[in-house]
Amino acid sequence: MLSESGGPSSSKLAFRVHKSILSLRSEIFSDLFPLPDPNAAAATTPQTTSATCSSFLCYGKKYVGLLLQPGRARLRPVHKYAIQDVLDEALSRLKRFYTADLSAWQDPTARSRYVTATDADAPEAVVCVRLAASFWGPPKAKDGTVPESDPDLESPVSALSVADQMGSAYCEPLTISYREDSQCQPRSITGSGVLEVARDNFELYYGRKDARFVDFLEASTSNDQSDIEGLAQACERAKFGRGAETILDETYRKAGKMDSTNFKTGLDLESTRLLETVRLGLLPQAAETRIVRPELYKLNVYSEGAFFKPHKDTPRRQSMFGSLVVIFPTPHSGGALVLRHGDKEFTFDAAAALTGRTSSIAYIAFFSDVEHEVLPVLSGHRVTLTYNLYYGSLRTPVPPTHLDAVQPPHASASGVKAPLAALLDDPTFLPRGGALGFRLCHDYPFPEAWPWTGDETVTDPLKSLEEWLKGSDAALSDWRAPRSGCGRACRGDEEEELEEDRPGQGERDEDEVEKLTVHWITDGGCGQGPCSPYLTYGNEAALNWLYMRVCLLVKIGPYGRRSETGEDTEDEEDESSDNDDPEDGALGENYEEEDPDEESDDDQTQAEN
Ligand SMILES: O=C(O)CCC(=O)C(=O)O
Ligand SMILES: [Fe+2]
Repeated sequence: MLSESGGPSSSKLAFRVHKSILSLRSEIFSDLFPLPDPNAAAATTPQTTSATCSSFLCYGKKYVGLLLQPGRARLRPVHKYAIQDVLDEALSRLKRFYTADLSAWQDPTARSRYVTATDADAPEAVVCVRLAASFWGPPKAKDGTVPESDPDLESPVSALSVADQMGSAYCEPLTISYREDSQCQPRSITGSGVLEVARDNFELYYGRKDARFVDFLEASTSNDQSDIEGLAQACERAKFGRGAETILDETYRKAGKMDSTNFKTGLDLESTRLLETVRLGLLPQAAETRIVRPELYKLNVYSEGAFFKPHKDTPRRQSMFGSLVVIFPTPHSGGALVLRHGDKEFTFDAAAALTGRTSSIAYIAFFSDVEHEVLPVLSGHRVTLTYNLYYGSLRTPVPPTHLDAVQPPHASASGVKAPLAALLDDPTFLPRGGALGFRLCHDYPFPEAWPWTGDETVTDPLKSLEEWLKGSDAALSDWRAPRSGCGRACRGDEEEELEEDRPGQGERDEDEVEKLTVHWITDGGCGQGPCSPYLTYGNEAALNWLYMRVCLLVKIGPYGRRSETGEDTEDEEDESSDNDDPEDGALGENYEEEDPDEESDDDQTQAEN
């Protein structure tokens, strides 16, 4: 049943359609209705308007009229249900009617007679191109298989390149910016970028023998520019590519350059989140499926009078799509970067943008086919790092063949789960249920101030520990998860205090507290205290954190109903079952240890008061 709006109520019924038609039009529906059911007369679809329903029903080119002026509302369901031929048709029409030729676009008479779009319609057209183009997959071989592709050779086919073909009127703005007031999220994709970063990012070592050190942050406020002058002198004169040649022509490019093999920078693009900003800013459509791989290319020093006339950056591989330039806050003026693409021009004056800022770098990222030029530096030294930006892909990493990953065999989930499953499958093991105790394999850092104060505004470190468990401890926690509510971690040495100090618990009568016998699976048990009450190891003394032993207690049900908690078991007859709050029943807060010398015996392993 397809409804005009508002869901499948009969009053909104527009018309009925057989599900075989939906299946024929969209693989998504054919997957939904895999088996023919001769009795079925109608199928329910999500809310869909009658205008877009026609694209499900039409064949051949009958639907063309629908897409003469495709709008996002019309394309969205077609995109959603992956009706490939309609998408293809929409794309080819978009290309035809929204010309790729800017001069033709600017001449209304040269536009298609079908299209009355104005410049203001351009964003909508780009959205439509994206919707229509995003089902383009990799090229298929004749037998329908998708050939293995080299990520570096992968064509960056995306709506972005289609938008490029459509003319600069539809292109993304030339630059991205970063606004700190948006909590590290890019809010705008135009303008200049200045970013406050941690001190390490300003550090640089250069020289393969007798390395020297420069701190650009220090240089930004000091009158002594000798370190920067030293760096400038250590640079070679920058060449540039003309045709197949690399030439030195200081009438075209005058600057110092240092190859990335000759220096080490402290700038960390990941931690500054610059890379993420570039990814979201330059590749908005591909942001969720593409990663950006930066390759540090070179360092440049533009001293007074240095410049670089208009050029495009040399593509290094097909997957190279952009360049990122980071400008350090060394005192200088002039040296603005001017970008030109189509009829657009954008100037980024990093020196001006950095004025009055502390601990900041300036940056600009742009598509490398965009023409750009560095205007002459008027005073001081403009120091930059340049990165080539490549499309990466989100493939599952394949471990390099020449490296072995060393992993403890029991760290795998199956190594933990299989023996436990076998144990619980044994009818003679805790036949009426009980509690299993595990001393975790690893030790974990906990705040020195313990017992936990119960401050509800702060996460209980025992709870947050689950996120940080290592190796087989994580596998164990994963095994425990379906039994959630029937087990919890406790710190090794203070189980008594835990019981008293847990927040919101209040005073409890001793008799109300469930006591369980713990059957220890892994050695140690609780009650052995912190494993490191001293600070004599590790690379530095940390005063506020101690490694602690941690135990995990998991309540299991009787044989045949192992995943049940004790409350639901035969023990209900016991007084302990009065306590039906799972938190109150949480293990590890109050328990007795099983005597290791005693055989596990039904009666001894029961919950008991
Ligand atoms: O320094 C800049 O802003 C741009 C440098 C540049 O265009 C280049 O090195 O190719
Ligand atoms: Fe360049």
